[in-house]
Amino acid sequence: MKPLLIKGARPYGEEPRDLLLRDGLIAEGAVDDAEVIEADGLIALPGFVDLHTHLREPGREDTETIATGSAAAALGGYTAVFAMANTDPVADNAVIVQHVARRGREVGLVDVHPVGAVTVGLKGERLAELGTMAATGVLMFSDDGHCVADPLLMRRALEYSTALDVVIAQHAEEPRLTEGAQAHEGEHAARLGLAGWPAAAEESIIARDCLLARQTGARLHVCHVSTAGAAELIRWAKSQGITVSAEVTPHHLLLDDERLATYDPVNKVNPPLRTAADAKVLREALAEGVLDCVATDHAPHAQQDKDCEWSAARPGMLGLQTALSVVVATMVEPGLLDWRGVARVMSERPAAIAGLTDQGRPLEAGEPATLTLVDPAATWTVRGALLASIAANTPYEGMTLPGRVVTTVLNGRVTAHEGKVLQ
Ligand SMILES: NC(=O)N[C@@H](CC(=O)O)C(=O)O
Ligand SMILES: [Zn+2]
Ligand SMILES: [Zn+2]
Repeated sequence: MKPLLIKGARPYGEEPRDLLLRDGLIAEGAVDDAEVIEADGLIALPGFVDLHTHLREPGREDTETIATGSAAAALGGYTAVFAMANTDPVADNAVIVQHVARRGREVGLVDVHPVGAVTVGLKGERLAELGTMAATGVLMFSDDGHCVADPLLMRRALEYSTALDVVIAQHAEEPRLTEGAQAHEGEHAARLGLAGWPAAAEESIIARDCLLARQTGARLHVCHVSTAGAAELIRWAKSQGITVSAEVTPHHLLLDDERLATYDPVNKVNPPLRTAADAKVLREALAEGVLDCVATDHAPHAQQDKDCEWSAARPGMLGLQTALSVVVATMVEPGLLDWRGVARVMSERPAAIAGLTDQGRPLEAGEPATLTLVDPAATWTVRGALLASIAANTPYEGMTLPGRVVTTVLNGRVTAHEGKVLQ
């Protein structure tokens, strides 16, 4: 691999500096034979880490594969993704998680870390073999798509996780409170006659799980926090020294339940789009560090599962290729985060939460050459059909968003450049 010289990029948005990438690392000094990337005006950030991606392989390769999802990730500036376990078959055993990891390595565009299921078949009845999966290198477990609702089972999972030194990521949804739920319980859902998904269904599980994390000393991670009340609970738990971390999705930062008026199921997601007041609190909580990081919850769905009646549509939205731009629109442009802050929420914190040691590193000599170049001045218009995912269910269709990922580099190798993936 030829050395690569990135000329004039601004690390973390600060003073321009040349970055020499050699043998997979950021290096000192200069060389004659380097390939040059002119990066005048571009911001250099550590490669993004997504703790919450649905790659749909095995089982729904008609909507996304590890190859197409990895391409979307690289184009979105990501260098590592955590692939959720709600595949078919479920990633609840060593064979499936090893398959996902191996396929990710073959594709080679991002580090694909399989998430193991907490319970067998995501059924919430008995624990999966967490130890066997952890022994293959699984760092995070989640029944995402489903909540581990049984408090005793959740307690046991947290207890095991401490011995294995892994994270348990919870999709917080009390199932009895969301039976038949279609949208955030509030004014807009009521007007359309859609069954409500109350904030309390999310918040009651988060409160319970924080108490269980205190009891067990485990590392609890809360997926896709969507309400103001949930952010307040996490603030409280952290103030008590409870080892809890939390993510927020780009769509919960930008969008709200006024979108229900469109009656377009592209806006259907779990947890649902909440109120504009919730979104504002989430942005502030992310800026403050109460919410640790942004995670996409990239959830591809087939056209027939979205072009149908609201109640029949599947929940979920694409996110990998639009995340950075939504963060720029909601956090950077309003002055809530600077580029150091973007590095924190997109890369450093998620890497630390999962326990990755080769991602989210400082842009300094001797560190892995794993980084993303962003053009802060560029804008682009989202077209679902042009995204690398097989599915096209983006809620940002036709929107012009600020900030564009120009180049992604993983261990010194360019994985995406100017909108094209390189293998
Ligand atoms: N977020 C969603 O609405 N859907 C996710 C599951 C999940 O994250 O709960 C999916 O797998 O489609
Ligand atoms: Zn979920
Ligand atoms: Zn999810």
